[in-house]
Amino acid sequence: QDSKSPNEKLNIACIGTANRAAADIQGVLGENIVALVDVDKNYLDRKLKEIPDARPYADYREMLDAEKGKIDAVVIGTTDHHHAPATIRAIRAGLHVYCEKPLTHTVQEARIIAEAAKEAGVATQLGTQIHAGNNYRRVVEIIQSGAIGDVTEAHVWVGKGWGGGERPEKAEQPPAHLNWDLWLGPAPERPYAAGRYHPAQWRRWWDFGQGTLGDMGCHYMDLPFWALKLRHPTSCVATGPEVHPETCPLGLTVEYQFPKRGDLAPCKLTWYDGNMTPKKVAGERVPGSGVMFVGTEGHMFADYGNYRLFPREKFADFTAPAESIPNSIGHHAEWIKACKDGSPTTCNFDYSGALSETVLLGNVAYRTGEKLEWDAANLKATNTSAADKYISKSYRTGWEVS
Ligand SMILES: NC(=O)C1=CN([C@@H]2O[C@H](COP(=O)(O)OP(=O)(O)OC[C@H]3O[C@@H](n4cnc5c(N)ncnc54)[C@H](OP(=O)(O)O)[C@@H]3O)[C@@H](O)[C@H]2O)C=CC1
Ligand SMILES: O=C1CO[C@H](CO)[C@@H](O)[C@@H]1O
Repeated sequence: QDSKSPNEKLNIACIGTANRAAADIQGVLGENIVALVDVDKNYLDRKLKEIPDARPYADYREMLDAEKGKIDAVVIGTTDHHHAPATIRAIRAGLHVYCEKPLTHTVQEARIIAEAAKEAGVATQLGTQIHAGNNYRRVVEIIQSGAIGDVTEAHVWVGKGWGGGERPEKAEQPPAHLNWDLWLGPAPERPYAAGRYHPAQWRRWWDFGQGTLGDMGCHYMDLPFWALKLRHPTSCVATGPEVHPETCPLGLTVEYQFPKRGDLAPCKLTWYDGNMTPKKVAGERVPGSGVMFVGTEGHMFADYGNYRLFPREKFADFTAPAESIPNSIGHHAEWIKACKDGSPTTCNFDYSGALSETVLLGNVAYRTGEKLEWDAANLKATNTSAADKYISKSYRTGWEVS
């Protein structure tokens, strides 16, 4: 990629135009939006009214062929099962990529994407925009200052429940404005059913989403990943209801063990969601979602916008360390700048690839039903081959990721 001067606008194609994808388009609207892609013609037409000069497409594969040499970057705000097929094709075309979380739908895809991005040297950013806020910065500074001593446990919980349900018995005709075959993309064929997949509900289905862990894990586990410099766990075990072959659990807990990292103590990270979300963590009553760091000298609660140190009496006169992590210029803005001048982004696919792998590994452990002794270098559970079929997946012809 040629670097651009800060005043020269990027030519961007946006894949997905509604809901979160619309927010992502808003985030890059200062650049030239030259192409828009959506499988739903109503959504596409609505966005074209706002950006009439953009060239419309239903299929991002066609768009990437047709726009070769005319675009610098893509923004991907589709459902999770399309993240990797769209991202890998964009990276291999030499394009910069902003992609919604989780980076991919499988553990193996996250590794492929991170390696391809590194090789191509393109600017990347995962859609974990909370990372750009100030609170996570302050929490990272406090944890890394040693205020609560050596952190040996982190608890992360999210009270949503993206799971449950059975496949609808009735096959319905998709509405004329929705290209159902393209919506399915890499996933196995299945009949359309109104309100069951599109929009939003796809999160409940293994074929398209990864339940609450896949949906929210990257936002919340981002904080311990950053503060504790986590990367790959050495083991992972999950507890939940009996595994359903098609839909995700309504509640889950996952225990990850992370090894020593330089001077940092080994750390256990526990995830809880849905009906397994705790009311109390480390002895403190907690809100519906958040993070608790447990250290040798105290513990610390945090969420997107707040933090609190415990025991309260001990930290009553606590003074936070001097701010050392610069404020972000904005999550999308970081990426735009990186596309133009090669500066770093905070959630590039090296960092967020490892984060996404870890998040998705929790569901691999749950579906496998065994504790996984994890060899991250080789993407393999060393103690069982039962995990293999959940680490990667097969694709409908024409949508492969490799
Ligand atoms: N960072 C954040 O805070 C948030 C992130 N997200 C993430 O954003 C992504 C989208 O979620 P959400 O907006 O709820 O999903 P929706 O299903 O509501 O919308 C996804 C958008 O992408 C379109 N789309 C789907 N498949 C394709 C395709 N193959 N090609 C082009 N366009 C496509 C959709 O059209 P159609 O409706 O026809 O499928 C729609 O415009 C997810 O990865 C989710 O995890 C979501 C919410 C907030
Ligand atoms: O932050 C978010 C808000 O909620 C959505 C639905 O659970 C998530 O997908 C999203 O990442």
